Amino acid sequence: MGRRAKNKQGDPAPLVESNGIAPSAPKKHGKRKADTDAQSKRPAKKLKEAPKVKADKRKAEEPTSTVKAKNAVTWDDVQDGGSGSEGWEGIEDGNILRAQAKSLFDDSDEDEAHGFVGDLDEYELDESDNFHDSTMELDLGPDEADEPELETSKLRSKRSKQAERPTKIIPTGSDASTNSEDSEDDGPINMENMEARSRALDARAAREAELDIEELRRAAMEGDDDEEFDGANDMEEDEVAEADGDGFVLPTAAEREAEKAAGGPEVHIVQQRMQHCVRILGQWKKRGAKTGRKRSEYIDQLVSDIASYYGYNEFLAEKLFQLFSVPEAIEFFEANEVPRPVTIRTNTLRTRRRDLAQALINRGVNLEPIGKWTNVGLQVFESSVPIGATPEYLAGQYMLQAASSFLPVIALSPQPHERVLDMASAPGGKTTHIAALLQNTGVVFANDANKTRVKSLTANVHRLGCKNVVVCSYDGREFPKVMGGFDRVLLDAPCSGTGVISKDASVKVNKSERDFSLLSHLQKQLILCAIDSVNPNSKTGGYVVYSTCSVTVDENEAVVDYALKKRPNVRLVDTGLEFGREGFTSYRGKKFHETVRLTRRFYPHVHNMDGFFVSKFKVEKRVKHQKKDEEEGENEAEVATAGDTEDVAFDDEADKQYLEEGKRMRMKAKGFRVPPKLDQQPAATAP
Ligand SMILES: C[S@@+](CC[C@H](N)C(=O)[O-])C[C@H]1O[C@@H](n2cnc3c(N)ncnc32)[C@H](O)[C@@H]1O
Repeated sequence: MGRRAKNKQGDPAPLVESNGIAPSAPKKHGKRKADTDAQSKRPAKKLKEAPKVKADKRKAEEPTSTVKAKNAVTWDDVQDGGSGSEGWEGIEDGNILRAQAKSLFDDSDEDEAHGFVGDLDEYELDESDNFHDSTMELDLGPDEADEPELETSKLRSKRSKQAERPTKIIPTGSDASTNSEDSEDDGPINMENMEARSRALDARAAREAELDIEELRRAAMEGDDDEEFDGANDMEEDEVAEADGDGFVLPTAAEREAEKAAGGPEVHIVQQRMQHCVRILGQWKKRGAKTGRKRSEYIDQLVSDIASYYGYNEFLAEKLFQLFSVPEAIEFFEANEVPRPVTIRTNTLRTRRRDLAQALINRGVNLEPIGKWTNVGLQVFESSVPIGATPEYLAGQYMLQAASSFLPVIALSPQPHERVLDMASAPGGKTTHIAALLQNTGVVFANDANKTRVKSLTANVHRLGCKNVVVCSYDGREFPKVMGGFDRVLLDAPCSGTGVISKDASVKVNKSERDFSLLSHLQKQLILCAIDSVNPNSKTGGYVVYSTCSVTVDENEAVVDYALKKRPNVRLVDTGLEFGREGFTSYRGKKFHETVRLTRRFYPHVHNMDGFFVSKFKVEKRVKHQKKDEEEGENEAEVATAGDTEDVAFDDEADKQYLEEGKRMRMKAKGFRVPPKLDQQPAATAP
C-alpha cells in the first residue's frame, strides 16, 4: 500500500444512495448552478496568478454540495455557456464530484476503458487497497517558513499543476482554433460569445500547460534542465542548500534497503526527499558535481520514493518514470491520483446529442459538450441521478464511455456499408460507436475471446439498437482463418492498463516484467492477424487501427514497429486526430521507423483523459510492395539497433508456451479440466 494511503480520508459521501435514490430531495428538474457555485463545479480556467493552495488543493477546489435543482434550463443555455443566476444551490458535501464519478462508473459499461489481460493471467485486485484516497499532494516547492516570499513563489511556479488544470477535457494547443482565441477580443462577454470565450480560455490553458511540459521535457532531454527551476537558479548556492534542508544526505542503496526493511520512513520524509531529489536533478548541471553522488543515485532514490508515495511496485514506477522528464513524471503520477471527467457518448442511432442533453438536463444533470473534436460526446459535471440508470441510458440513447475511447473509432473512420472487424470488442463501447457511424448499414463483426465479457457486449449492442453487429468469440489470433476481407479492422488490444490507473489502482501493484513481455507478444501476434484480415483491395477502406489504454512503449510503438517490419505491405498513416503527442521514434536506445511519429499518445496530465495510444495503418496489396519493401528492409536494418532485432523476432519455443497457455484457457472456458498452469514454469524469456 502506498504512503499516501496512510493519510487517507474516509470515503466521500455518495451523491446517491446505493439503491440509486438521491439522499436529499433534489428531484426537481435540472438547473445550472448560480455563477458563484458554478465556478467550483464548472471547468476551472487555469489562472496563472491565482493564489497557490499549499495543502490539499484538490479538496479545496472540489465542490461542497449536494444538488438542489430548481428551474429547468435548456440545451441552448448550455451551449451559451450555461450561465444564469439561478441554478444549483446548497453546497454541502466536499467530495461530491469524486464520489459521483466513482458511483457513475460503478454500475455501467465503464470497464470497456480498461486494459485487459484475461487470457494471459488472472489478476487479483485486493479491494482493501484504496490508493485513491490521498490527502497529501507532492509539493515541489520548499517550506514556506524557510523561504522569502519571492523565492517561494518562484520555486512553486513550476511544481505539479494538476490541481490547477482545467477540469475540462483538454483539446491541446494543436486543437485550439484561432477563431475561438480571437473571439476573446471581440468586446464584452454576452450569451452569444460565452461558449467561444470559454473554449478559448480552455484552449489557452491547455496550450500553456502543454508548452510548460514540452519546455521541461526538452530542457531535461537536452540536459539543460536547470531551466526548470528558475526560482532556484536565482538563489545563491547556500540559499539552495538551505531550501533543500541543511544536512540532507541521500541514503546509499544499502541504507535504502535497510529503511525499507524497517517499514519505510514517514510520509513527510519521503515527500521532502522527493522534493530534494527533483530539485537537485533539475539543477544537475550546476549542482550535481557538488553533491558528490551520481545522478543515477538520485534517480534511484526518487523512483523508490515515488513507488512508496504513490503506491506502485518499483518495477512499474520506474517503467513509467522513464517515459518522461523528471518534472513531467511527477505530473503524470499526480494525475493518476485524480479521477478523469465523467463522459458519455450519444448514440446517434437513437437520438441527437442536443435532445439527449436536454433530456438529461431536465433530470438534473449538469453537462456540456466535451470539445470540438467530437460531436457526440458530453462531459457530465454532476448529476442528481445515477448516470448509468436513467431512462435515456436504459433506452440506449448513450454509452457511458471514457473520452479517450472515442479516439480509435474516430481514427478508424468507418464508412457506411463497409464490413468492419472489431477484434477485441467487449464490452462494446467502440463496436456500438462504429455501428452508429455506419448508420446501421454494412456489418460489424464484434469479436472478443472472453465469453463472460461477450455477454455485456451483446447486452450493449441490443440496448443501443445496433442492427448491423454480429457478435462472435474467437481468439483474435484465429483471424483471418475464421474470416477475412474486411474494409477496416479495429484492434483495441488487451493491454496492461497503465493509462487508466486513476480508475484501476490495482495496476500499480499487479504488473510485472513478465506481464509486459507476455502482453507485448500477444499484441504483436494480434496486430499481424488484424492486418491480414483486411482486404487490401477495399474500395473505401483498407485500414487497421491499433490502440491501447496503456502508455508503455513495449505495448505501443514497439508493436507498431514490429508490424511495419513483418508486413511490408502496410504503412502508417495520419490518425486524423487533431491532438495528442507524437509517438516515440526512438526510446532508450531503440529506434523505430520514422513514420511511428504518426501515432498518437494521450496522457492524463496533458489531455485530462485516460492514457491512450492510437495508430492507423493503410494495408496495401502484398505483391505490389514486396520488392520495394525488400529494399526498404535494408534501410530499416540500418536504423534498427541490435536490440530492435532481438525485440521483434519470435522465439518458437516461447511461442509454443503462449499458444499452449491460450489453448489451456480456452479449454477451461469450455468447462474442460485442464493441466496445471504453464506460468508456473520459469518465466518466458523476452523474445
Ligand atoms: C481493451 S479491452 C477492449 C475494449 C473494447 N474495445 C471496448 O471499446 O469496449 C480488450 C479486450 O480484449 C479481449 N481479449 C483478450 N485477449 C484476446 C484475444 N486473444 N483475442 C481477442 N480478444 C482478446 C479481452 O477480453 C478484452 O475485452
